[in-house]
Amino acid sequence: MQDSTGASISGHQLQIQFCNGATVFDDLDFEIRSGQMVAIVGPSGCGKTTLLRAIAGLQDIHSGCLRFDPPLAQGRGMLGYVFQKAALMPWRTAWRNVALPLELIDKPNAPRRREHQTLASQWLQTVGLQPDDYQKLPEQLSGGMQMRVSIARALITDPSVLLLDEPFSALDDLLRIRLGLLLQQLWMQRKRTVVLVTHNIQEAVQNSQRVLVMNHGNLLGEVAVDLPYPRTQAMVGDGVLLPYVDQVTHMLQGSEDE
Ligand SMILES: Nc1ncnc2c1ncn2[C@@H]1O[C@H](COP(=O)(O)OP(=O)(O)OP(=O)(O)O)[C@@H](O)[C@H]1O
Repeated sequence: MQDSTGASISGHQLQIQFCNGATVFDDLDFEIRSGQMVAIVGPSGCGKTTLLRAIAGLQDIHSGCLRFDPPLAQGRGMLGYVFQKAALMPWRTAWRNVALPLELIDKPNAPRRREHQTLASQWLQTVGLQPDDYQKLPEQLSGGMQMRVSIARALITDPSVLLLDEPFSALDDLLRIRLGLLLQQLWMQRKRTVVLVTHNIQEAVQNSQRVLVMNHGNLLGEVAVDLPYPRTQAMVGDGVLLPYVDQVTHMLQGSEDE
């Protein structure tokens, strides 16, 4: 494991326009510091995914600037992206799905392939799959297991920035909390920069140090969540998250009332 923490990410006067002329962001500024765990919340259509895609380089920026510090080396898997759907290759086993980013970076000869496979097994173990599951195809895995594989695939290159777009939205509440805890553990061990997009305010508060609140392409403000990690299931039951959830909710309600 590398000693460094994640890269910081900053956006200055970002404007994003689609081909049809629609503008999502006009003059957006934000800053995510190195090694932070940050959530972005907001109602459907406010621009969360577009911002995440822009950070990942999947969405063109019309004007303004987006910076990583230190800059991310191209083509080395420095940025991991977890999609809303697990998006696994259906013909590849769990194991080979996880190894895929390494194969793309580093066309494997036989010894390298063995290294990739070892690393993929280690990651599958880290995210909680049993060895019997490694050789299964995605269709033979539950939704939660598929998402675990997807997280392992995003982390196998040891990215300095991990972006997650509503990764748990298709899962039941219990699994959502469990996978949130897994994400927290991984973050505590590695201290990479993590950006979690969600429309679930409790999930945002439970997992992040800062919740950035968006509506209509604007950042309304942020709520700092100064609770210790790990944020366990018991904490959710104790209601300690509630004051933070209320702050975010009020911020969003205020923007709708204006
Ligand atoms: N390729 C595109 N062309 C035109 N408009 C787009 C395109 N992609 C997204 N939009 C519009 O940009 C706005 C923001 O979309 P985005 O998907 O970022 O929102 P979101 O907050 O992630 O929503 P959700 O929570 O439903 O996923 C929406 O109004 C959407 O219709």
